[in-house]
Amino acid sequence: MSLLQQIQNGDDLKAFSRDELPILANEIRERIISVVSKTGGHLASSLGAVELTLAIHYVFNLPVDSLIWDVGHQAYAHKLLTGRDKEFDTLRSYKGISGFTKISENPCDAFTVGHASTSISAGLGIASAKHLKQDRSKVISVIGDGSLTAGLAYEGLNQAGDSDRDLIVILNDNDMSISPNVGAISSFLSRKLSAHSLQSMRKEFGVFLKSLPGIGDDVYKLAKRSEDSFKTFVTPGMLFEAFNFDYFGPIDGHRLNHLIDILENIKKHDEPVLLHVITTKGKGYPPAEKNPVYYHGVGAFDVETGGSPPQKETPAPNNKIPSYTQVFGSTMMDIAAMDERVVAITAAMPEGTGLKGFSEKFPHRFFDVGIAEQHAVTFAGGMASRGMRPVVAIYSTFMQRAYDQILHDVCIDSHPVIFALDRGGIVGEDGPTHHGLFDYAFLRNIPNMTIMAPRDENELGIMLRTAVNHDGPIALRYPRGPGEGVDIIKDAPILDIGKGECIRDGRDILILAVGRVVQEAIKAADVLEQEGHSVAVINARFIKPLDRELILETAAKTQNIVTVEEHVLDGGFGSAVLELLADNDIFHCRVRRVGIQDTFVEHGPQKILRKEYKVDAAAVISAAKELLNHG
Ligand SMILES: Cc1ncc(C[n+]2csc(CCOP(=O)(O)OP(=O)(O)O)c2C)c(N)n1
Ligand SMILES: CC(=O)[C@@H](O)[C@H](O)COP(=O)(O)O
Ligand SMILES: [Mg+2]
Repeated sequence: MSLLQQIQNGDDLKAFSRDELPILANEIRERIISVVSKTGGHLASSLGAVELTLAIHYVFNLPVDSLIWDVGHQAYAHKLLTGRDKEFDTLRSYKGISGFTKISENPCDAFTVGHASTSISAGLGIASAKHLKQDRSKVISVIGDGSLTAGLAYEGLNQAGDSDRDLIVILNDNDMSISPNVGAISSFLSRKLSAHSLQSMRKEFGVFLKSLPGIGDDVYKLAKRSEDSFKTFVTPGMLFEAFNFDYFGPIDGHRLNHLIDILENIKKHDEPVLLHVITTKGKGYPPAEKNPVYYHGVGAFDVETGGSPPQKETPAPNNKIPSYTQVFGSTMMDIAAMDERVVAITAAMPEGTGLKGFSEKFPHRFFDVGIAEQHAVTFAGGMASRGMRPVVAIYSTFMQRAYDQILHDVCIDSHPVIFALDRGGIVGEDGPTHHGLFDYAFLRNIPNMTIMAPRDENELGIMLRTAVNHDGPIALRYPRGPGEGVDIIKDAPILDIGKGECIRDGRDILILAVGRVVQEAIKAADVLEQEGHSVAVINARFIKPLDRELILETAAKTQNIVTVEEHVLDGGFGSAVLELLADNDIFHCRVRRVGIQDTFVEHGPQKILRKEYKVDAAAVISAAKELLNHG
């Protein structure tokens, strides 16, 4: 039996000698590589955090001590050490274990995470609650250097530093976000002097001071006493000391004994402490060390060859159908070549949003602001206020945290910002923290906002060109994954704002759909027509403003309406249609809304989830038949 198989909980781990820990680290790495090569997942981040995870679990007593991982994508070793080795093969699969930490999954998962930069605030909240309950157990928040580019992290540091609460923050600094990290903080962190260079500087400086005639010895003694503040000055410690944290580091985050010793020491503190560790993203698997960007979030791969990383924007040979993201990225480059006003903004996700190509072709019109979605939106508002056409490419789920910036800094003055909401709808294995199922609702209620969703990748290109030519805030939301396999017509005319498309006419029932689910509506209509029904299908194209004329005109000809969206029902597209019908006294129609009920969607393959949560063709047919059979 391997060492890993002997571990059910922290006590089992503590029974091992320190000499056994490197062996265990290798077993953990092998297990992670083997499983992720089959399931896909966040390989590089988890490989980089193996020794740090082992040291934390070795020194602290989980779940009594609380460990919060930032994002949680680097927590595979944590899962393996907390009794989930047997289930680990189900990582991110339907009904399997989550790809992030999740309170409901395991008592050692102190907080449910997935969105970046929450660990310090959550850790401080837990530490403050423990303090009020006279609970002296420890709280450890582990945050990456990328996640430290978000303002939320500083809001947490700011309060923590003024609170005297017993909080340990560990900065896992691998100089990488998903892409190489960006921003002044990142370069400040990279400014660290190595322990060796500090040592030799210290020695030379000491010799020089002692050589000063008459005063040498006194000055040397004074310098010795102030050495710590000197060290803080030349290392990133200055930043964290300013937040009133006791700073330790930077230390090698792969040296287990050193990590354990320093954590044992830090454990004795009862005020805010920050330990800065330096790690290598992808550590222990050469293809991931060499290409941590590709192996940040990877699909299944061949462990031996490592797999040649296909670029996300260009269709890989075996992916004949370009993804929505790839079409977005290539259309952006076409538009930018014709329109100098167009700039692209990403929040630390150039590859995921398809903007890598744009960044290489138009480096001066590309802005990676780091994990800082609120800032990205207000930054775009500023640019738009001076005549630019900023395209802010942020996943739907991550845009949720920039709601006020959209309202306050863009829509009040109707600045022409284009919101490219990728990963709209069910995203799949990333699960409830990542599905983009709320964007119609949180955008629809904002005056001056326009919202579109394309039926396929060709319409995405048309909508993007429409958006750039629109003089106001406009959002287009599109799904994760391959397009529908339609031809891309690059010179197709742009759309009239608020105008939908009548795909087919019919009298028995009207199916009103928006976004990718228009394909599900068409499939459902085909089945219903084979059963003798006359079915109208409308591609609404716009969630706001609705095509009032087309919808009311078509509703007048039928008594049954089904609306379809890959979005929560409350406040979504179907709600907007109900409001339109009611506001126009259209009461002769019976309406069924197909969409996500009032629940969070779990993780798993998109196809399975679309079926389970009833946003596929079968659900449309069932809703239609309920109305048609009602007589
Ligand atoms: C609010 C938010 N924006 C973007 C992301 C996507 N994302 C996940 S991990 C990551 C990079 C995190 O970098 P770092 O914290 O340094 O962790 P590492 O992967 O380097 O271990 C990003 C941008 C996210 N999860 N949450
Ligand atoms: C952990 C995280 O938030 C990102 O890595 C996210 O998983 C990327 O999602 P995609 O794989 O859809 O780009
Ligand atoms: Mg990092």
